[in-house]
Amino acid sequence: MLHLASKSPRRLELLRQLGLDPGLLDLDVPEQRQPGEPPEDYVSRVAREKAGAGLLKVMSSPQAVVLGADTEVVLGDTVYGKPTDAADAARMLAELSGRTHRVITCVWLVSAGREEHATSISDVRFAELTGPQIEAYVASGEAFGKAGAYGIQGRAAAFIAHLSGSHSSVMGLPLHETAVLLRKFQLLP
Ligand SMILES: Cc1cn([C@H]2C[C@H](O)[C@@H](COP(=O)(O)OP(=O)(O)OP(=O)(O)O)O2)c(=O)[nH]c1=O
Repeated sequence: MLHLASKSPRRLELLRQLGLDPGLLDLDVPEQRQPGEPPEDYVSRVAREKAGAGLLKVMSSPQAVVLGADTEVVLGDTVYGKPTDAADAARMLAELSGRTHRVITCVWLVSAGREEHATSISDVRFAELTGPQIEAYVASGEAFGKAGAYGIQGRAAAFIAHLSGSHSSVMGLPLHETAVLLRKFQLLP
C-alpha cells in the first residue's frame, strides 16, 4: 500500500495521473536549509525526512511504502521556498523575471526494508515581468504555497518562455522518475 507523505494537492493529483490512489499522511517536517548546504543536498534531505517521518506513522503495516518529495526553486545560490506573504511573493517573482532558474525536485520511496530516491532538475526561463503583471499574479492567490511563488500549472505558464526538463517535476513530482521508483516496489507494472 502506497502512502503519500505530503499535503501538496499537486502531488496527489500527479500520482492519480499514474492510476494510483495513495493514503494521505499529515506531517509537519521543518524545511530549513543548513548554512552552506548545497541546494541538491537540501532538497534530497528534506524529501527523505518527509518520507521517513511518514514511515514512522505507518510502521504497524509492514507492507507500507511511503513517498516523500520536495521541490525548490534555485537561482545562483539562492533557494526559493514558499513565499511567506504577498511582498515576499512579489520579490521572488521580480528576482526570477527575465532569468533562467532551476527547479529541483527530489522524491524518496521508503519501506521497512528499502529506500530509493531520484532527483529531477529542470531549467525554467522566465520572460521579463512587468510590475503590474507581478501584482496581478500575486493578487490571484496562485503564488502561495508554491516554491518560487509560481505554479507552472496555472496562470504563471504564461511567464515561462522556455522549459528544459520535466513539467511534472516543476509541479512537484517527476512522474517518469517516480514511476521507475514505484516499479522497484512493485507498485506499478
Ligand atoms: C515551481 C512550482 C512549485 N509548485 C509547488 C509544488 C509543491 O507543492 C510546492 C513546493 O513545496 P514543497 O515543500 O515541496 O511541498 P508542499 O509544502 O506543498 O507539500 P509537502 O511538504 O506536504 O509535501 O510548490 C507548484 O505547484 N508549481 C510550480 O510550478
